[in-house]
Amino acid sequence: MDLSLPNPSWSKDMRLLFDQFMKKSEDGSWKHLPSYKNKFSRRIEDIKVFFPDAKLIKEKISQAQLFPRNFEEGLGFEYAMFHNHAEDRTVCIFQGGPYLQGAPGFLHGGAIATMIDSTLGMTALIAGGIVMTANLNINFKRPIPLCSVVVINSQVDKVEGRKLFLSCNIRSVDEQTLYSEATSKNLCLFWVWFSLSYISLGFVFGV
Ligand SMILES: CCCCCCCCCCCCCC(=O)SCCNC(=O)CCNC(=O)[C@H](O)C(C)(C)COP(=O)(O)OP(=O)(O)OC[C@H]1O[C@@H](n2cnc3c(N)ncnc32)[C@H](O)[C@@H]1OP(=O)(O)O
Repeated sequence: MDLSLPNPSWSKDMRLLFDQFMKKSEDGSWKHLPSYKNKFSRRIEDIKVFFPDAKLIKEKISQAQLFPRNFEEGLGFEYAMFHNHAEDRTVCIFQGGPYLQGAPGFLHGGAIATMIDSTLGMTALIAGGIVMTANLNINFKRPIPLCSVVVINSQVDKVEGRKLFLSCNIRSVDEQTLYSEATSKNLCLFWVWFSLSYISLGFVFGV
């Protein structure tokens, strides 16, 4: 089941943003990225080829879930991602639920980092195939109020061989408040670029 579609826990802002991006997607310039609890395309499963330690997962495969997708509706990470191929950027609309609290009334820094890593990772994945985050630097500028809606804007800044350099920022819905900024270096695990297949993969791939 695609968990990146509106559900009763979404606030008005979340629904409005979703509808705005779905409208933008009508001409094909933007694409909604579906998101599943534990469904990965075959190519993503290939990642185990690079990391034999993954055998542990084999035994636990039935329990394996995408981390941000294993909270009950509305209590954890409510989010939807949209990708703009021409601009090589991904936007994530995100509403962090009450189980993500750090300081009282605000999102935990690790929850913010999770959504930054997921959005940058997805951007890198679509641009360069199966990737792993090698380095992630985050500046937390302002605390994000719990249960508020924010917009994560991420893009590929530079590609050097297997290395993808990305950046993103997190802003309020009215874009007036800059909450966080981040940069990351992601390593493509395949030597040969499959960007075309990964563009399609990115669209069929759950985040
Ligand atoms: C991905 C699919 C996920 C599916 C879910 C989708 C959901 C959405 C997406 C969610 C996505 C979530 C994504 C996640 O959460 S991924 C989970 C978090 N990340 C990891 O666990 C990665 C662990 N690290 C590794 O596996 C290896 O170190 C990797 C694979 C990253 C590189 O090891 P590899 O043996 O391949 O490469 P190399 O060591 O020869 O280095 C090659 C070059 O890179 C440079 N370099 C290396 N490290 C760093 C560094 N730290 N800072 C700066 N530079 C670094 C290095 O200097 C060299 O440069 P040069 O000397 O060539 O110039």
